[in-house]
Amino acid sequence: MTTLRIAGGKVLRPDMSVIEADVLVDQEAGEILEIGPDVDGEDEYLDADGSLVIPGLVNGHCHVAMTLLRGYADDKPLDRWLQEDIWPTEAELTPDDVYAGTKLGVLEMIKSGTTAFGDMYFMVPNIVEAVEESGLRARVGHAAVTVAKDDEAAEEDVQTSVEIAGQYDDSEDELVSSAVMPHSLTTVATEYFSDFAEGARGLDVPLHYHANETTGEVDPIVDEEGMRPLELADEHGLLGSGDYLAHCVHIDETEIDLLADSGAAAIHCPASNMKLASGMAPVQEMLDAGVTVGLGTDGAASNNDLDMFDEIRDAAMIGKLAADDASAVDAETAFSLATTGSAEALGFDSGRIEEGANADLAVIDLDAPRLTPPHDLVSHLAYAVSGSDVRHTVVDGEILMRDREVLTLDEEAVIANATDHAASLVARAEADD
Ligand SMILES: CSC[C@H]1O[C@@H](n2cnc3c(O)ncnc32)[C@H](O)[C@@H]1O
Ligand SMILES: [Zn+2]
Repeated sequence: MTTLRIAGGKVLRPDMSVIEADVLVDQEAGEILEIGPDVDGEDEYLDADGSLVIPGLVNGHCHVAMTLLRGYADDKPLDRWLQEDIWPTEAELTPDDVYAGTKLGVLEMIKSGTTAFGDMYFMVPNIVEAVEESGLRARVGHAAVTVAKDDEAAEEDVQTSVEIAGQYDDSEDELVSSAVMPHSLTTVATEYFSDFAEGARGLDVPLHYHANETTGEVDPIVDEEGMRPLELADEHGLLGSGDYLAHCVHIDETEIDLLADSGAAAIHCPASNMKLASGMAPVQEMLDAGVTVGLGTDGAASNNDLDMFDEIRDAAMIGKLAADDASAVDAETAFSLATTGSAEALGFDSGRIEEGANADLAVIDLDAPRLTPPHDLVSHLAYAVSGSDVRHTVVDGEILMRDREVLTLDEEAVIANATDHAASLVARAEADD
């Protein structure tokens, strides 16, 4: 057994208490072995003096390769943003673009303390190649869209989503797992719902889709089907334990109960919901009803970064506004959304510093003016820490970043390559205009 010792700092425990302790990791098992003062054993060492060891953050919903479209189209609502700017440009994406954009995204995540993420996109093999090089943990999938396609193309897209899920199916040792991913309840025709449900249940993998993001998406379902979108999803077998739904902004009490009863999780994406003016998700209500709620950035084109510390703060702020209650989505709750919440939603044994859990950790440098004085470190994690305060990042016991140097990726080369790919992608899209 080889071990990693993270020593000399403070450690955030699952009950949100902060203790002075070392963390010992079994690198072969990729698990936390021991937490305590002066633990024994050390093949590798990380200094945590003046720092706080926290569970790595889990980005529950992302389109990682969309980093190439960061800042390309802002200040529009979802529908116009997708139809006028994003989808025409995505039509020009090549596998190499997706690889370059994913590399940029995983670099940004490692640098801001994210250790695992859930991704939904296309050209999944190119995404997986970049993720595996980075050392991050991820659940990935191919999002199928069937509307505005002929039957053959629609069926092929549905099949691809199921096949990709089978190809990257869960395996004990793998950092990459998968899910079956209909894009949303409006961009996939109802006649295909059972194919997704049967595909996912047959493979024993989750379903992941966008749900109830805008009123423009909810109202047509209510008008045409005479029921709420999550009732429709439930009726077609798309709501089960282990499934996770992005957004859940416009959901009513019946739908909240459906989530709680089925065990399906919601992934809250506050920055994207604010930027696209989609609305405010009832996060505190969902939590009070017993729904598992995780946190995600959505793509970098609607956020516009992948820093989960921003997301935690946004979740706390908008959670209070949505509930009209300053005590709603408090600091501990907001931080839990990004750790235990997202980890549970994605089916990862991560998000907490506990013996036996995945050794997915981030170490925060507390020596910054914005983190002074240290009255309450959980308050700082929710309201004051920024991704740039992350000093070390560890996934599965492997050090991905030491003292802000990313060890698995060549930072300069990744940025240069993504810049080139973004420029030629946009040039191609604009030439077609
Ligand atoms: C077909 S791959 C995934 C697809 O989703 C698009 N997308 C990005 N952000 C959102 C969002 O907030 N709601 C719905 N769809 C979104 C992305 O551009 C890809 O085309
Ligand atoms: Zn999304």
